[in-house]
Amino acid sequence: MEATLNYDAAVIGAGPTGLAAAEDLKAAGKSVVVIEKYLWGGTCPNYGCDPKKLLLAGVEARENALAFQNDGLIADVTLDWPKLMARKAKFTDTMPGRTLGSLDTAQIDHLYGQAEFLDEETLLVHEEAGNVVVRANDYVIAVGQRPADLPIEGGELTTDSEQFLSLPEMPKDVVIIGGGYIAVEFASIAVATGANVHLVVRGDEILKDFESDFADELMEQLSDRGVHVYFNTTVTAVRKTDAGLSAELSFGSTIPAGLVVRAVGRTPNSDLLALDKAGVESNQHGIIVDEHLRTSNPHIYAGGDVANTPVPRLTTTGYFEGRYIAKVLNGHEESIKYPLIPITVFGTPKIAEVGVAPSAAEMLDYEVRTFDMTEWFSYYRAAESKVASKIVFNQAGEIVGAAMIGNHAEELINYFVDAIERKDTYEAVRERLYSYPSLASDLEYFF
Ligand SMILES: Cc1cc2nc3c(=O)[nH]c(=O)nc-3n(C[C@H](O)[C@H](O)[C@H](O)COP(=O)(O)OP(=O)(O)OC[C@H]3O[C@@H](n4cnc5c(N)ncnc54)[C@H](O)[C@@H]3O)c2cc1C
Ligand SMILES: NC(=O)c1ccc[n+]([C@@H]2O[C@H](COP(=O)([O-])OP(=O)(O)OC[C@H]3O[C@@H](n4cnc5c(N)ncnc54)[C@H](O)[C@@H]3O)[C@@H](O)[C@H]2O)c1
Repeated sequence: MEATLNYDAAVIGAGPTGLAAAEDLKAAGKSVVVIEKYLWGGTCPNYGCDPKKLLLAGVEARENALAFQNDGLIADVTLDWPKLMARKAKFTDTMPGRTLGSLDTAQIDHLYGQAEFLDEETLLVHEEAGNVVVRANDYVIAVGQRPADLPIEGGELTTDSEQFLSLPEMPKDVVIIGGGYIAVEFASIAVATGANVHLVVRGDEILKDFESDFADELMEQLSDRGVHVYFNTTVTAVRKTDAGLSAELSFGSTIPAGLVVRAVGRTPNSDLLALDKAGVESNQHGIIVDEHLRTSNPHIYAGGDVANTPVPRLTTTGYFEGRYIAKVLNGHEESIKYPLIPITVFGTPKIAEVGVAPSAAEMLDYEVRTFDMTEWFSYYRAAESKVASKIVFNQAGEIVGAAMIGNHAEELINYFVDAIERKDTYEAVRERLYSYPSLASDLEYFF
């Protein structure tokens, strides 16, 4: 019989959500154990946001150089994928160790192995050295999601997002299936390396949660960079060929490819926890939680990507939910109230949005001001080809929403997060001094 370890709280999953919960619970004086079965740090820093943006850094350096090719910069701007990958690995390879080090510094216990519930109060952890039984007063489930499978012939031959972010070589021909965040971001990266990229989109648009004008602009720019886009098309089969792979398209054509990437959404990891034994309900969207992120078992909470909440599944929201669960376990009684959630697609260029969407403004009787910022000093200086925004104002003249496209959209959007939170007006913005010239010093031009 295995020994039983007892804790105030056990956190399953060491991604942004689980780590945030564990740190705050420990800081509040609770005994805490974190259980992880794969890479300490979870998706975002190991095979998600951070490696993606590291690879994008090389792509951006190339784009910047290309933009100045007719304006005084003479350079060879070819990307060396293996070197770019090595630079990425230098950061990501140390991530699990650094995360574990932080847990040790915080004196948070940790177990390495897959966890599953034995009953409503007990967890079994399959550690390499043998099974461990954990009994905690409360549990936090933060096990995230994994890439969804593609149920087609040869679906198992496709590459998922984690594999793409560690590819040793970029093949000459790349097929990417999907029209969401990952498909667009990976198409932006792959085409910049010189690959022939085919983006196969099931519907008639990409990025359907984003402002359609800006999604169209991004699509056009990707096409200009050489991405072949197929709308209203599916890949019906992937097959092995002498030269690599081939992807059959629903309209009958076949594309030869060194790589077929599937970016067709993500599946919650809730199915691997024996949740039924703990009385925790879930569905295909994840674990069902109430407004306190409590599951159908009052001592078990769920947050981050695996929780079926009405917000985008991002590192920021996971982190916020992890911290919120820790507060609830420390006696906080209010329902979760999310702050503004900025969303960004890290393509070439980027699209970012926050607050009331311009497309929703008319219904609310709000005003939308549209700005073509391409010739503004900040963007002319950087030789950007297209920068634009739509800013939403309420009847009091306060900014309540913003959407933008451009190479620096992920930074500019944060000024709008602040402006909306502070209910900024033109007068208020002019009372502050920003370093000049900079993106922040442009703020007053939006009123
Ligand atoms: C390619 C890609 C790019 C992304 N880019 C961005 C971005 O730019 N910005 C952004 O905000 N978000 C981005 N995301 C989303 C972001 O990575 C996730 O929202 C975030 O990691 C969710 O955190 P989490 O802690 O809920 O889950 P995860 O980070 O997935 O962590 C869950 C952990 O639980 C572990 N686990 C699972 N099952 C068990 C078990 N039974 N026992 C023990 N451990 C278990 C897993 O191994 C994992 O380490 C991206 C995602 C992907 C895939
Ligand atoms: N920049 C960011 O913040 C960022 C980046 C990457 C991922 N993420 C997170 O990861 C999640 C997953 O990203 P994603 O791009 O895989 O998902 P997504 O939900 O953004 O897009 C999935 C796409 O695949 C299509 N699709 C679904 N099933 C299909 C099928 N069988 N055949 C063809 N197409 C199909 C959908 O129509 C959609 O276009 C995002 O929703 C987001 O939460 C965030």
